[in-house]
Amino acid sequence: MASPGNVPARWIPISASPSRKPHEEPAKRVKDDGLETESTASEEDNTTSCHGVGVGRSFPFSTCSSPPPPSLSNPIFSLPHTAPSDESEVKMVQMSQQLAGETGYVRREPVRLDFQGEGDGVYLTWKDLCVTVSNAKTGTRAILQDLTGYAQPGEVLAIMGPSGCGKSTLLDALAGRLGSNTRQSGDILVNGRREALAFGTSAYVTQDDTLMMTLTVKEVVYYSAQLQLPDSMPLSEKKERTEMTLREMGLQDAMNTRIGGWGHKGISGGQKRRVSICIEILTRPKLLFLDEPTSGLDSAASYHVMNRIVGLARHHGRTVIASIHQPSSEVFELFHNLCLLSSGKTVYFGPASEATEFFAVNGFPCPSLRNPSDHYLRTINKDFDTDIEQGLDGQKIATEAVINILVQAYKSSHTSQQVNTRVAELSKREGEILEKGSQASFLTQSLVLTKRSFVNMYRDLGYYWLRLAIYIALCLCVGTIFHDIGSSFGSIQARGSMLMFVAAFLTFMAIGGFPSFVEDMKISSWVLSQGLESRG
Ligand SMILES: Nc1ncnc2c1ncn2[C@@H]1O[C@H](COP(=O)(O)OP(=O)(O)OP(=O)(O)O)[C@@H](O)[C@H]1O
Repeated sequence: MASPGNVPARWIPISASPSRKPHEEPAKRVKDDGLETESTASEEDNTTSCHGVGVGRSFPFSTCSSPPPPSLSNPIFSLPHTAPSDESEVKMVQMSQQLAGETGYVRREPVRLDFQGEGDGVYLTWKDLCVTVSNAKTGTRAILQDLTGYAQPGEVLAIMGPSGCGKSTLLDALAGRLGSNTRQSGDILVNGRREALAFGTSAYVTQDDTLMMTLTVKEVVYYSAQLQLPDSMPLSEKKERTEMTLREMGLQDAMNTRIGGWGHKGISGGQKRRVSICIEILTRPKLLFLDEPTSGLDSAASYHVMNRIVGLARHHGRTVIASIHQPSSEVFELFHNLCLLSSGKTVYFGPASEATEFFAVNGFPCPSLRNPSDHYLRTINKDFDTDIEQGLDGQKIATEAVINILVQAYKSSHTSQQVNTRVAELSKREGEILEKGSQASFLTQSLVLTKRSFVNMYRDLGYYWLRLAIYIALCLCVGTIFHDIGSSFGSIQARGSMLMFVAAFLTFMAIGGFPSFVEDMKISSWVLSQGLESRG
């Protein structure tokens, strides 16, 4: 089955990877996690009779007649109760019913948790969460629409979706960091209460890394440890925690490398990401928000970083919410729950291990050799619709319709009901009140920041040494020109000129400190945006 022109058929698993056809796959394969799953590839081979190339499963463009749909083997993902609005949607729903019986996807067992402390930790729930943004030109625009979900201790919730779907906005809303031009409605409860997240209870790793270029990796994290951890903790322990955290993030070899920036290459972008994560997990917060923690990392590093984060959640009962763009299948398997968004709407919220079945049952099975997360994103990304809206049978199909089907299917699914029930349960239970964590005293912070600032200036060639050289040169020039000018009336004028020149020169030179000032301002505003004013 060929795609029209050069356009890849995103929703057709078989045609999307024709090279798989000649290969015979065993009927069963054992996955890395030890669970035995049925191979969908072998099923594909059994369905090749229709038009010769397996279109029997190639929903939604297939026109071949398939056997009547068997009843759904799994009632969890029921199809939408609402009537589809147009013909193509009706066709999709019918075909999806066929697929429900044909795909034979076996649900993976959800990831088991080591963490057993029911009472501890942070239970975060949100119900009917909407966020709108007002703009003088475009008016009011909805960014998030009626989102309901939860995050609980010991688990990692992954927020996924196409770029611009609202992942960061959801994280910001949950962390209470939305911008002033946004409006939020709905309930966000922390342990059943409406409360702001205080210092030490939560941490937020932002998308951008704001680090001092002149410091080494170890210094950045160590200064941060001195600012964030309480005075009662001995310095040796702070140093130990710094090194341990750096090792956890695989940065032991880069400890003494400078962060670097323009003009001076230091650590890589992926390493900067890991340094940012280190800074935030130093205090061992109970609730951790991560905005694209693996961007810039290679697949092995992504796996190790996420594995450590999952370990933090699992073994220490932390609640972790991470937005993530393109996890590898190994990384994806680490997640407990998945929140899949498209244009601010929930396409799926539930166990990550069951998302494949949700897509399969609703007509969009994941090809056997494709990473599930890639499949989800390809299915619901409508940004490039003009390129791919031509279906295989010449039918125009918009991704918008696919998204609507999945959104409706999710709303009427058993999973959605379970999520609502769980949210209601968690909202009622009043857990522990989160207490503000202790941190370094004002005096310690002032001393540490002053020291850090001096180290920064001392190492910044342009800021300190270059200017020192220019000042020495100025002194020599001025001294030579105005040497022995005497005490006549003319010399008074010459002295006035000299003072004017020196004052103008110093003012001019002060402008040279602006780049460093801007860097400092960036770091300060980042610290403020973290809600950690007292960190300095
Ligand atoms: N404060 C704001 N003012 C105006 N528009 C905003 C604001 N916050 C978010 N948006 C818009 O909302 C949409 C979602 O943004 P958001 O950053 O949440 O997306 P995202 O899914 O995190 O994207 P990416 O994966 O590319 O980072 C974007 O179109 C963005 O322009």
